[in-house]
Amino acid sequence: MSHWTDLKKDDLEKQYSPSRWSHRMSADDVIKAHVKALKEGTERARGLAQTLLNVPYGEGDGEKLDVYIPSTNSLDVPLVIYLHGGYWQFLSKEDSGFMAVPLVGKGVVVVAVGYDIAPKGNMDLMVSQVRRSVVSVVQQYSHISGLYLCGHSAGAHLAAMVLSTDWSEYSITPQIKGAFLVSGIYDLLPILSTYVNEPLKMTEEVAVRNSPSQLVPQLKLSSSSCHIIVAVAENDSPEFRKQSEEYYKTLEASGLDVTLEDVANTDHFSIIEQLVDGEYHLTKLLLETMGKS
Ligand SMILES: N[C@@H](CC(=O)c1ccccc1NC=O)C(=O)O
Repeated sequence: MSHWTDLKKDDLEKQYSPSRWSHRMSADDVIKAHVKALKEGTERARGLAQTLLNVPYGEGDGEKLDVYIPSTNSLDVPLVIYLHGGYWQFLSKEDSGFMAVPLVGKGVVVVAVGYDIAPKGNMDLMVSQVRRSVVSVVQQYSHISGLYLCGHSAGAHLAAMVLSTDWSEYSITPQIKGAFLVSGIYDLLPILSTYVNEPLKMTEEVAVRNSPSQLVPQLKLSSSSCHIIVAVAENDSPEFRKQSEEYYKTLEASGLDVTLEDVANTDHFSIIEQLVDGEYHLTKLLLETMGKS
């Protein structure tokens, strides 16, 4: 496959249009079904778990998170923070509690983080918000047995930025035990000239300083003991698959504890939607990683 700089604008935009690569449905239908599945899953989770909704983690209106709490007497309670996807311009924490359905029953706390998507928010703000949300969760829940991160698509990018944080400017240094990066984007330069950047309005400088692929030395300093799972869908576009493969290889080459999971029979959307199901491969892997299988 040619390098992204050799692709014509139309081809590059197709590579970065996940809905056009699903084998299940048309582009419009797969997005509609995605939003519906996430909303329904989140409704189910809110019925099953005890919840704390709209907990502030900062001063801003958008700086709120939802907590899904298991009923358990165990002292071994891991917590997973979920960062939603949607190209930094769609979705919200209201669509992001679905993975609590199988996890709260196993004694795991799930936190769905809200952040200011574009055009209200810009890339620097979103990265700052998710970093501060993690600090706030650690401060609130100091008794948990382990902190884990999971992000999908743009949320996997934000999760990788959390792992790459220089925490010296923050009040504490979170110890993240594991991170699930699902169908993410780790190099923002290819999307600069595409429709994805229209609401984001990133300059090249902004894209470079917010690209996890450029921050691996910092990740190695901050997250050397984190087990990182880079997961990608079998039917993600070749460019998306390459983003995951290259980020995985760079992490591996710097000696990090990283696994590449190529998830069979999934596309960009089903790879995360299925986390509502306790029998799904990635759900089981998450539970195993957290010692809760
Ligand atoms: N234009 C994008 C849209 C997209 O990625 C998306 C749209 C709505 C909700 C979520 C989305 N993406 C990933 O979660 C696409 O082709 O799929």
